[in-house]
Amino acid sequence: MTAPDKVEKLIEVRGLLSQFGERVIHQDLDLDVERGEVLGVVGGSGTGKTVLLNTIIGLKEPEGGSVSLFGRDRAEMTKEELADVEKRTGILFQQGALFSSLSVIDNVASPLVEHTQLSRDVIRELAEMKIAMVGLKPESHHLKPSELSGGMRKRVGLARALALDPELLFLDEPTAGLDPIGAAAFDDLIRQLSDDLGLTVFMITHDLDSLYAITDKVAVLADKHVVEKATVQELGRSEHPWIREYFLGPRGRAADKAA
Ligand SMILES: Nc1ncnc2c1ncn2[C@@H]1O[C@H](COP(=O)(O)OP(=O)(O)OP(=O)(O)O)[C@@H](O)[C@H]1O
Repeated sequence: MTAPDKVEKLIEVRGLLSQFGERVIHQDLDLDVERGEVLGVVGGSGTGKTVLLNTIIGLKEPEGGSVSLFGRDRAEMTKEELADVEKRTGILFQQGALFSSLSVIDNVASPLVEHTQLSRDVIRELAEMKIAMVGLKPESHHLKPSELSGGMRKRVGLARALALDPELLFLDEPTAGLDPIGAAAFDDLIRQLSDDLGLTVFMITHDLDSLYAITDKVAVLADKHVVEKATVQELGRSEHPWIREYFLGPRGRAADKAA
């Protein structure tokens, strides 16, 4: 009998302490995300989901504990290693964070211009491929963000996040602001991309339908740390009061039924 392959952890957070002044947001927070996993991150408003994302991607320094990415402790990485992590990571911020003065294609091309030495023609071709991958037509290439619908803007943000073929994708409330049909289509797209490309996904969401539709596991933030990480079905049997209210309340039951 062969031993099972060792699970590769792309994200390892240990004993995280996050503070703003005296205010403690995270204390003793541990979280592992395995390669290929689609993880949903939920928690009440202000529990520190975005602060956790920002700490993992290096926008915020932790006050204590450690964050490892691709098996290396962020605090001990060299400049080159940090640049390597940046290249292997895609991020879709809540508002899409597109450059308003750039066209769709130039927005998607921007990480390739910044991080590679490829020729303009190759960059253009790669950007066109990513735009097609997220389901946008070539007619969109020359539009400016202000000329796009909310759903299209999210897709352009996703195409840009995928520009460098990342292994790890961070999504901050990707379906917020989309109508239910647009949100369901975006969920399908994320699940399909993660299946096809073997992406590991860290997704903050308030959207119960997304949790049921696309996540492998869900991490719940409460009481300043991750109180449980499990499948949505397992969380439905949790004793934790916030989790019970969230998953077993009317909206949770409706999402469960629809899944
Ligand atoms: N730069 C900052 N300075 C001071 N406090 C901050 C800062 N950023 C976040 N906070 C505080 O940290 C707490 C957690 O914020 P965060 O945005 O991570 O919550 P969240 O769980 O993502 O909430 P929501 O679901 O409402 O988006 C909040 O109380 C917020 O006010």
